[in-house]
Amino acid sequence: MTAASEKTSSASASVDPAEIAHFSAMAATWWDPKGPFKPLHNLNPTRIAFARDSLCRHFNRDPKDAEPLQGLRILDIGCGGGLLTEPMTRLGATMVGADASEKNIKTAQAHANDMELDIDYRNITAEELADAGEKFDAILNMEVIEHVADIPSFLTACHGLLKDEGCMVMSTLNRTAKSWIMAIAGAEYIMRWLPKGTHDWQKFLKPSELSRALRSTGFETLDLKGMVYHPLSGEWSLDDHDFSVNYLILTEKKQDG
Ligand SMILES: C[S@@+](CC[C@H](N)C(=O)[O-])C[C@H]1O[C@@H](n2cnc3c(N)ncnc32)[C@H](O)[C@@H]1O
Ligand SMILES: [Mg+2]
Repeated sequence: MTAASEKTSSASASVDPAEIAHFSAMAATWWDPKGPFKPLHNLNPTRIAFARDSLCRHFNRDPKDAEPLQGLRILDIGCGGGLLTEPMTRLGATMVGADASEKNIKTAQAHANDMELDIDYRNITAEELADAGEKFDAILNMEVIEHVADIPSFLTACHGLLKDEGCMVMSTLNRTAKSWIMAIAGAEYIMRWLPKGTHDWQKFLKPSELSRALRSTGFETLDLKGMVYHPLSGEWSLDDHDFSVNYLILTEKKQDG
């Protein structure tokens, strides 16, 4: 089946059909740790730790509990194959995974079935979910914003999807000379971790630009951390000062939006 013949949720301003086709074409490979999503698999322990600890702090939970996110309804927007939706489910959260690509959702659903995890996966965009009146305690918005067509529309939908004082965890790529070398030249051309054209450097946002866009949508940034790659170990770690390539933001919905 070609990407064009696939049912894609593309009626929303945030959807860039070329981006969705790109991810749909790779949909079978989400769970291959050595495939095109290897960088996301490698990043997973670090970004899961940030999401878990941020959510536990925000909702006054003990991160050492086996299922500290019990009772929280969380949206994983742009969930892809569910690489984060599954671990958040294991931490006790009631997860909804939403993606504009139907193929991604099929892969995510099949994998969750194999893992015997109960996850509500939907082929839907942020705007469509917001229009349906859905509400969540928190949103995971990981590695998506650099792939959306209309950032204000996307963030406004996320704001509407949160309960008052709900929070959103985001990760994305900075727009620096180093991020061009690492994410475009390094990851796509030299290491060939990702297919060429996966990222458009010009669409990357600096943390200050993302914070400004969030503030003007009714969010307040609570935390900012870098994720730093260690080539010798192949591992990543959180960093308080180095945001030059990958970074994470914790942001809270202000009541008056
Ligand atoms: C790089 S992947 C990230 C997947 C997942 N969040 C992760 O980090 O493992 C970006 C995903 O966002 C989805 N996407 C892009 N624009 C979207 C939109 N407007 N609404 C919903 N999903 C979208 C794509 O289909 C793709 O699966
Ligand atoms: Mg990306």
